[in-house]
Amino acid sequence: MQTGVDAQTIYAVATAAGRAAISVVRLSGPAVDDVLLQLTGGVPQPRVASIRTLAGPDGVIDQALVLRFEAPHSFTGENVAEFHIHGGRAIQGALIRALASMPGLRPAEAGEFTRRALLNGKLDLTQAEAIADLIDSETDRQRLQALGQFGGGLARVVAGWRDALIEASALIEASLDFSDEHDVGDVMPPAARASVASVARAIAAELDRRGAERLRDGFTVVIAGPPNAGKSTLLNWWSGREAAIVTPIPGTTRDLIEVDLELDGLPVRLIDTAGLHAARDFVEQVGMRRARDRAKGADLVIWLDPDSGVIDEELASVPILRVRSKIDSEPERSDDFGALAISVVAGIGLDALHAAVVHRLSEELERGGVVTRARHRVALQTAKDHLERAEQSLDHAGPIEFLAEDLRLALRSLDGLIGRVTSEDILDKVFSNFCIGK
Ligand SMILES: Nc1nc2c(ncn2[C@@H]2O[C@H](COP(=O)(O)OP(=O)(O)OP(=O)(O)O)[C@@H](O)[C@H]2O)c(=O)[nH]1
Ligand SMILES: [K+]
Ligand SMILES: [Mg+2]
Repeated sequence: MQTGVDAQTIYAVATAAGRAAISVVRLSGPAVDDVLLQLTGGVPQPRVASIRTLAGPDGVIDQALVLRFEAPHSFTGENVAEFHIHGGRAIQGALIRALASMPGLRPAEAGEFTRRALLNGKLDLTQAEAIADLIDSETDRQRLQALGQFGGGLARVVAGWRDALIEASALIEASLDFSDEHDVGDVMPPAARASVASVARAIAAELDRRGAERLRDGFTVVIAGPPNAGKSTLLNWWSGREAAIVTPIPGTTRDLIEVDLELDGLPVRLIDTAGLHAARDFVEQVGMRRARDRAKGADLVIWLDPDSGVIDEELASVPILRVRSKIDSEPERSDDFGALAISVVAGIGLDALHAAVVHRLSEELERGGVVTRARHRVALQTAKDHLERAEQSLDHAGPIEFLAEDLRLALRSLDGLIGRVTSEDILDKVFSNFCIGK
């Protein structure tokens, strides 16, 4: 199947640029066997590594290991060849020049091999995204998560929901055929009703699990507290550099100061904020607004406070870790308001704080989930909204047409999620972040 794919054969260097032991150039498309014939004087057996001397119009290029895959048994689903050449600029250049001179060939665009694989049904959109995540993964946890997604983690879950909804739709259609009534309440088979409700609940539960998304995009941890609590000092300690200005003057920090850290394999964006109090200064008030807004959306707020431990009332419902600061200056304090106690200056309690933050974030991670991107979240939210409207039609015996339409739109959103129906725009967006040659 070549739908939506142009008939040109694409080529690219698939390995990183520059000098290396080997470099891989790959091709995909109908002209692959012609290219092999021209460059090696023959067409090697599929899936057998063959040593060949490559020669172009300008003479010998290199000795290479050649791999050939026959459509549809290849990554892209098309004819594919890989040339494992010696990794030098001149060698890569000579091979690319030879390929460019052949008819029907053009350089691949970013992500085009994977895009062809998608269009040929070799993988779905969530698996294509997982390839990009796998390449981008920086920690072992991220790598394993991307592998899970590439193995079809989200796709399998979505497939189960699709099947249930398709079956429910079929039951509804069937019962309509046997009924003169056109009110949902009269015709809706209980099994269909139960399916819609259970898929809606399952999607809602999935939307509630943010661990996978956080592991990919990072957790947000905000340091908040009264002025002069030592917030900026703590940020600097954690990031190992003077990222924020520290002075004895309350109200020093006004903007948000963000640093990206890795805490025990967890990607974390740590944010220092303006001290929260009843400020009269207008600039400080703007800073405090930013601090509160950022804290409200955070995965965790470290509430740093040397004395009272009274938390800002706007932050009542965010996940909070209370930490008493500067304990070197008032060490014998007894009412510790149930908080961790630290001193950055004296180096007390910092390992415990680090461990407590990792522990809190890991709890979220353990709840896991299969949603790794905002695109998935939006699609699932849309599906859930339609299913909930379908349930309302059921409860209020609304017109059957509305019910059917909501089920159809819910299915469409799930189809979009796995790329079964999709637009060029969405594909362009997904593949724009890929490297050339992938
Ligand atoms: N004794 C002691 N002093 C500290 C400690 N941490 C910070 N300080 C001092 O407390 C003062 C305020 O520290 P900052 O880090 O600027 O506090 P902040 O909470 O960021 O202050 P604002 O940004 O003004 O709200 C500075 O003089 C720091 O050197 C600590 O653990 N012990
Ligand atoms: K300060
Ligand atoms: Mg500060």
